[in-house]
Amino acid sequence: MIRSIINSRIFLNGSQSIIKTICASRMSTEACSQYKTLKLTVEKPFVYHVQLQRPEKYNAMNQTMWIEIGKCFQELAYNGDCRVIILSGIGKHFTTGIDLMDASKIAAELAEQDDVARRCKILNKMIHLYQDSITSLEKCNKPVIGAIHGACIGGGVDLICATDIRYCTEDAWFQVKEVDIGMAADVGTLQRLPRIIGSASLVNELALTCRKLQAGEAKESGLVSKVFNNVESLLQGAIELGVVIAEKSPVAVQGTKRNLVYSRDHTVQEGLDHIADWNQTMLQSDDFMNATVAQATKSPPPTFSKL
Ligand SMILES: CC/C=C\C=C\CC(=O)SCCNC(=O)CCNC(=O)[C@H](O)C(C)(C)COP(=O)(O)OP(=O)(O)OC[C@H]1O[C@@H](n2cnc3c(N)ncnc32)[C@H](O)[C@@H]1OP(=O)(O)O
Repeated sequence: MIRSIINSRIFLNGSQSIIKTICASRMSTEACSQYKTLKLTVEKPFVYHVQLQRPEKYNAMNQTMWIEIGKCFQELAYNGDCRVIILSGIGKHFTTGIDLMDASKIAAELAEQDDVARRCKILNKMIHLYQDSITSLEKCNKPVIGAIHGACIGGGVDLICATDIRYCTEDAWFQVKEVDIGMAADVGTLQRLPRIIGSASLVNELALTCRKLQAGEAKESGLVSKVFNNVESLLQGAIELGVVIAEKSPVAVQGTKRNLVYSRDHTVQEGLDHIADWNQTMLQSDDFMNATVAQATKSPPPTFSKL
């Protein structure tokens, strides 16, 4: 039994190193940093920081930003140097949501089409592109820590609802703003916010009235788990949290995120079946053995190889 586990590990190690070589050449950090609307930095070993970077427009999300968010989180998902990601905004506000000027360009594109089916096709493509951008945070198995200051409006709420942990400053405010611009939110808030905030009444109130939710109420309702005095202490707190997570087994951390997300959307039994399938593989990883031995012998936590 033990021999067969060791043999299968030798086989797996061989194929893993080939895959790692391919990924390392295709998914380098340099490749990740080529963004116009995002700034990507490494704060501490394994702790990456994605910043929305259109401060002159309060980080309004133009089409380039929607596309780059998707690309960035897809790349980080396969970057073994990255174990945890902080998401924040540069400048006065986290983000004021969709770029309203960009949105009006779509209207011009639609106006060129006489037929409803052709117009629908354009809108369908755009909505799915923007949905996929937000969902890329959730599909990325590395935990994402949202660090929010100032305004977080419309598309910003969609974005932070796809993060795993949310911290904010005491001046932060959140606004599900879509109804005020004449639309029903369509890229995640209506699906994810009710699963974050326990009170359906509060979610409905926020989505239907577009009123601002201030930091204190955001904490009280469970939208954020910690409130900081200012941006500096917010980012310091987010980085400290990132370091704690990054020191743990990436097999365990990524498996935990994956299964939390899966279980949110499935029955308890389906979630249990999923984790059983997952762990029948992952319990054979070196991380499990090394971490268990360290705990049992009260040794310092082991270092884990990249994943
Ligand atoms: C498929 C669809 C997917 C997603 C849909 C999402 C829906 C949404 O996101 S709804 C939310 C849309 N956003 C808004 O309604 C907020 C708009 N902004 C504001 O109301 C204000 O900027 C403010 C946040 C109240 C701040 O006001 P103020 O301090 O007076 O600053 P401004 O002068 O207004 O802004 C400075 C500068 O930034 C530009 N800007 C800010 N937000 C946006 C935006 N969302 N889109 C485009 N541009 C924005 C603003 O125009 C100014 O630029 P200048 O070049 O200096 O004029």
